[in-house]
Amino acid sequence: MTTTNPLRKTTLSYEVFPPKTQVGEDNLFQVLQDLKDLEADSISVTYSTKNNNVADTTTKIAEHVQNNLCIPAIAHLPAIYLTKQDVSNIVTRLDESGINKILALRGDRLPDMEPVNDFTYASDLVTYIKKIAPHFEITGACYPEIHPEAASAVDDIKNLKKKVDAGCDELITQLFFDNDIFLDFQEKCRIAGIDVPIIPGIMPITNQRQAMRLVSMNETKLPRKFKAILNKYEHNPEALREAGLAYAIDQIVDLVTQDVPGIHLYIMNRSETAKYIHNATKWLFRE
Ligand SMILES: NC(=O)C1=CN([C@@H]2O[C@H](COP(=O)(O)OP(=O)(O)OC[C@H]3O[C@@H](n4cnc5c(N)ncnc54)[C@H](O)[C@@H]3O)[C@@H](O)[C@H]2O)C=CC1
Ligand SMILES: Nc1nc(=O)c2c([nH]1)NC[C@@H]1CN(c3ccc(C(=O)N[C@@H](CCC(=O)O)C(=O)O)cc3)CN21
Repeated sequence: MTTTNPLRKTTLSYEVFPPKTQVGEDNLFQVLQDLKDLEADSISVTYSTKNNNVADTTTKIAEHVQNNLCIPAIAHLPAIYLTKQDVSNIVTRLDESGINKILALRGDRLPDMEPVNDFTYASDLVTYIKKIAPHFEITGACYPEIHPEAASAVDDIKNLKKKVDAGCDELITQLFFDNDIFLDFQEKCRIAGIDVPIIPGIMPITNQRQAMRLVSMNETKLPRKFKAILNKYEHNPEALREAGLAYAIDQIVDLVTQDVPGIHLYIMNRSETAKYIHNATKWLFRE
């Protein structure tokens, strides 16, 4: 079984996504093997709202992480297109596989698909999971730059408080490139009475196209230093990767010195990214 290292004071988790091709899947299994040596406290596996075959994707990968690698797995569960029965089936399967950690999400809307409406907000899903499987540990997502659909920052934080009160044990943030925005958000959450750990999600930018898709979808603010890297190394992938990793490492050093409870790394299925960051920051995670 898994054990916690008493010398560690800050948790480190990695996020991977189920690939669309067999080649991608073979690669992911190799990536997971590489992650085994990188002191992961957990590995989370995403679930795309476009995908309706969760058993063969998220669940299969999470089971491998939990039972073959013996690293606690977190299964993402966006419920916008799921019925209560779907959620109940997924939770039962996870439970049978020894997985009891879920990232409970509403998830992204698809332009051409009507929501099912069994779960309107992630808070409805949190309430439901707590009811059917109270022993599950539930993580919620949060958005330091305000959710694009929220009417205001105040509304968004009030909604986040409802989600936490429904039963979140911790929160993971959306990616951001300006630590001051995170620290300010964390303080506002504390003032609002949200007192669960808030784990910053950091995405090292090593590939411009992929990064820009997420940045535009989420309306992420790009600081001057970050924009300069993207502009200067637009046509130089090796330099972009080095500078992108340096930027992420700088964010992590700053956050850990501000005593964040953990770091969640969006590694986009690249073990070189995880190895590079782990090697550059591993002592920061120890007492
Ligand atoms: N780490 C990851 O893998 C993922 C992160 N995310 C991000 O996490 C963020 C938050 O997460 P979700 O779980 O998707 O949505 P959510 O249900 O927490 O929030 C969605 C919108 O509904 C509002 N809302 C939430 N609860 C409400 C309530 N009870 N009453 C009225 N309004 C309410 C929120 O203010 C927000 O505008 C999203 O911005 C998303 O981009 C989403 C998917 C995956
Ligand atoms: N709005 C939002 N939705 C998310 O699902 C999400 C966030 N934000 N922010 C943080 C992470 C990043 N996530 C990701 C990012 C990329 C892929 C992915 O599958 N990328 C593939 C296919 C992209 C596609 O065509 O849809 C890739 O090759 O980039 C999955 C999850 C999940 N998370």
